[in-house]
This record gives sequence, structure tokens and C-alpha cells, in this order.
Amino acid sequence: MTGLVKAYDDRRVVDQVDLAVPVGQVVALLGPNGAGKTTTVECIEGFRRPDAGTVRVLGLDPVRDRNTLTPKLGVMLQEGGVWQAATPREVLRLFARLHPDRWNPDDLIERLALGTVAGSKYRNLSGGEKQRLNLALALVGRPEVLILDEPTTGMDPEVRQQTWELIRGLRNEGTSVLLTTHFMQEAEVLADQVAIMARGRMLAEDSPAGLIATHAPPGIVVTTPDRIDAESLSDRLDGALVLADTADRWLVDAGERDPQSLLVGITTWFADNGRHLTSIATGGEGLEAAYLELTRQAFGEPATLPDGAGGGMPLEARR
Ligand SMILES: Nc1ncnc2c1ncn2[C@@H]1O[C@H](COP(=O)(O)OP(=O)(O)OP(=O)(O)O)[C@@H](O)[C@H]1O
Repeated sequence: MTGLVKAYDDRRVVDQVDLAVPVGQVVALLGPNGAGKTTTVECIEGFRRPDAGTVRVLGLDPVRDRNTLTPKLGVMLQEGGVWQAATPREVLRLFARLHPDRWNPDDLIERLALGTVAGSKYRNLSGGEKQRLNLALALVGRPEVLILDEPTTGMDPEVRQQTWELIRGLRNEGTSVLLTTHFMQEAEVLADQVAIMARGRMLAEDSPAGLIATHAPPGIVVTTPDRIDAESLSDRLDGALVLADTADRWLVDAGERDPQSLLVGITTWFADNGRHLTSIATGGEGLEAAYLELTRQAFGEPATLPDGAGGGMPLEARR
């Protein structure tokens, strides 16, 4: 996909975006709410017509060649269009019949832990169960390309792990996967390449390790049950940037400072101020730190953690 542009009511929400998903790889598309991820994905799926740019999936135009592409493409939407009174078993069997090369519906029901609700009406399923059924529907035709919009949102941790295993297995069998997610761990665990968008622009695309090496500021992560005064801590640390991403977790950006002397400074500040440290660790926070750094630069101000990635509280920042 090159130079993708899409506007709603004259407002460009995707602006000259390039993105490539190599065959047999997983690409994770990350970005704050409203970044343009779903719009990008919908253009790739052929649900939206781009205003400019070129989109090709398996060499085909998703809008013009829709009929040829549909059997090769598995799509999981944020909200599925499943008939409310149908049961998971019924819809999966129905969808399976539409595909020549298909996954056994009962096998998929088992793999996605839908056994106990396979005979329940769709409208009575929990959010996580609906999500699992939507994933099963995307998989049932054994697609060559899989597009998953926030696939594990609403899933419990055990099912999320199983879903990761499933996606990894499909990738190893040669399926190409594009997924959007707000879970940094999901991207770190699954993705060969991570693409980060904000305000309709592509900020960076690289392997998770490459993004971390280039963009994650070296830092120290501190967790504490107590309220802390970031300004006072920053003063003790010679003006180091102190960021809060949840009520109990703080990131101290080491910058050019010596991490060892920062560690000493932090622990003595906590002792002097009668505050408790639950944990303290060096090494920043991997992909999450890289993501925050990139989006902060894009917004020119402290970013907000995405939903589900540590509470989504606004970051407090101070130099
Ligand atoms: N049909 C529409 N009409 C008008 N504006 C829209 C439409 N769909 C999306 N938008 C706007 O376009 C922008 C990008 O939305 P999009 O859903 O692509 O973002 P996203 O990155 O997927 O966000 P999220 O993480 O919240 O799902 C948002 O500001 C949104 O309000």
C-alpha cells in the first residue's frame, strides 16, 4: 500500500500512508485512538474506497477485485455482523460451507474455547465470546491474508494467550497477518514488523527490536503504592524526566545520565520522603517506551497511553 489518503468531510484522517505486509509475516499497526488505523485497515479490506494512493492485496485491488479476493482474505472486524439469533455453531458451519478449503468448525470452536456457548444465541454471548466467534469466522476459510482489528480486546488473559499461539501457528504455516492493537505486549509477542501511526501519518515501521533500539529512551521503571511528587523527584535527579503512566507506575528517562547514580538517587528520595518502592528496574519498557516516545514527538506534548496499556491515564511530564 502506498500513498494512502482518506478523508471524511474534508478532514484527512489517513494522509500519505505506506504500509507493507510481507508474505508469512505478522505486522502490528499501533497508534492512539483516532490515529486512522481502522480506516487504513478498511481500505485494505475493500470496505472503503481510498481518495488517493494504491492498495494491493495479493496483487489485487480490494475494491475492483473484491470477488476474487474475498475467499483469500480473512477479516475480523471490531464489531461483527452476526445474526443475533444464530448460534456460534450455526454461523461457523454456514460460513465454512462458503469456502472450498476450510477449517473444521468444531475444531475451531474447541481451539477458541467456544464449546460451552456453541449452542447459545449470539446476542447472549459475552463480549469476549463474541470476539472469539468473530475471530473464528475470519479463520474458517483458511485465508492467505488475515486482517484482525483489535483481535484480543475483551478476551481474558488465558484466551488471549491461546489466540496468540493460534496466530503464531498460522503465521508459521505461511499466512500473512495485519493486526491493529492497543496492547504493546501483543505487538511485541506476535509482530515481525510494527507500524506506528498518529494523526493519520505513519511515524515509524520496523521490527519491535529495531523500534526499541532506535526510539525507547533508556530509563528506570519504578512502581509504588504511594502518591509521589514528580517535580520533587525530578529535582533530586538533576532534572531527569519523570513520567507517570498509571497511578502506581513511573518511568524515569535516564537520557545521558548514569543509570546507577539515578538508581541511588531514586531510592534515597523514596527513603527521605517516607515513600514505598514496590519495584525498581532499569532498561525502560521496551516497545511501550518506544511507542510513547514516538507519539509524544508526533503530538509535541506528553502522549496518552492507549486503552488497555497500563490504564490510559494522561502522562505527567516534567524536566
Ligand atoms: N465514517 C466516518 N465518518 C467521519 N469520521 C470518521 C468516520 N470513521 C472514522 N472517523 C474519524 O476518523 C478518525 C480516524 O478513525 P479510525 O477509526 O480510523 O481511528 P483508529 O486509529 O482506528 O482509532 P481507535 O484506536 O480509536 O479504534 C477519527 O477521528 C474518527 O473520528
